Amino acid sequence: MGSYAVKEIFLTLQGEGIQAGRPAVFCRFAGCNLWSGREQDRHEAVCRFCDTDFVGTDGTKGGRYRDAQSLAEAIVSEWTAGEAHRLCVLTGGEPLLQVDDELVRALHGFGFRIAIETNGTLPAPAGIDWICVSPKSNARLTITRGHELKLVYPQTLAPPERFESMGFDNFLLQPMDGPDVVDHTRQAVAYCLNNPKWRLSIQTHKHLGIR
Ligand SMILES: C[S@@+](CC[C@H](N)C(=O)[O-])C[C@H]1O[C@@H](n2cnc3c(N)ncnc32)[C@H](O)[C@@H]1O
Ligand SMILES: Nc1nc2[nH]cc(C(=O)O)c2c(=O)[nH]1
Ligand code: SF4
Ligand SMILES: [Mg+2]
Repeated sequence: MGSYAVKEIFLTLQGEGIQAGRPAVFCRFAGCNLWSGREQDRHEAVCRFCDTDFVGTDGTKGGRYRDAQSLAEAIVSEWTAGEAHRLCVLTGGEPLLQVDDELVRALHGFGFRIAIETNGTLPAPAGIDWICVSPKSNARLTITRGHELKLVYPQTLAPPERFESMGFDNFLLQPMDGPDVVDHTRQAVAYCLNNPKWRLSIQTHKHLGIR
């Protein structure tokens, strides 16, 4: 394929979901199909609560990577430990605008397990080892099975009941961050207590003060 537009690449602990606490190299792709990333467009976007700057290629180790091999080399160079337990998390923005078979092959070639954080509206290439889908408002899901469904809560147009018959191994509610995060957390806790199919996902990195 052509090139990859990457906002930033960094090593941290996975902060969210069932794999929270695992070290991983995050690769944040630039651009999203549900919001332009410009504040003046937020109120009319499909996804209006995004907590992330995914515009441009100006972050740590950001840039235009010319091919899958050069991007995979940049990702492996952030991993400071040995060859065991290598994990990368492909996120964004919306990573499935750019992730393809060549990148999956190149990352597996360096021994990485590949996890992805996606809004689930676009098809995924084969071979991704851990798929986390996080539905947004009334956007139609293309990916309806995977390893975890992590729903930001509450969303008026995306109630948990709509997803619980889908083929995911784990179902999580993640309180929507923003000015009302304390109230959203209370609501998510109450929902899980009454609906034990769902577990709470806290954005632990924000409390730890790490990326
Ligand atoms: C920035 S998104 C990028 C990946 C992909 N576009 C997606 O939406 O899943 C990474 C994760 O952060 C979550 N997220 C974004 N904004 C949030 C917020 N304000 N509160 C809680 N989680 C949020 C998303 O739902 C997703 O699970
Ligand atoms: N530590 C940490 N964990 C994360 N899990 C998902 C993230 C994301 O923005 O996709 C994220 C992130 O930005 N930082
Ligand atoms: S879909 Fe993901 S990256 Fe896009 S605006 Fe929503 S949370 Fe942000
Ligand atoms: Mg994040």
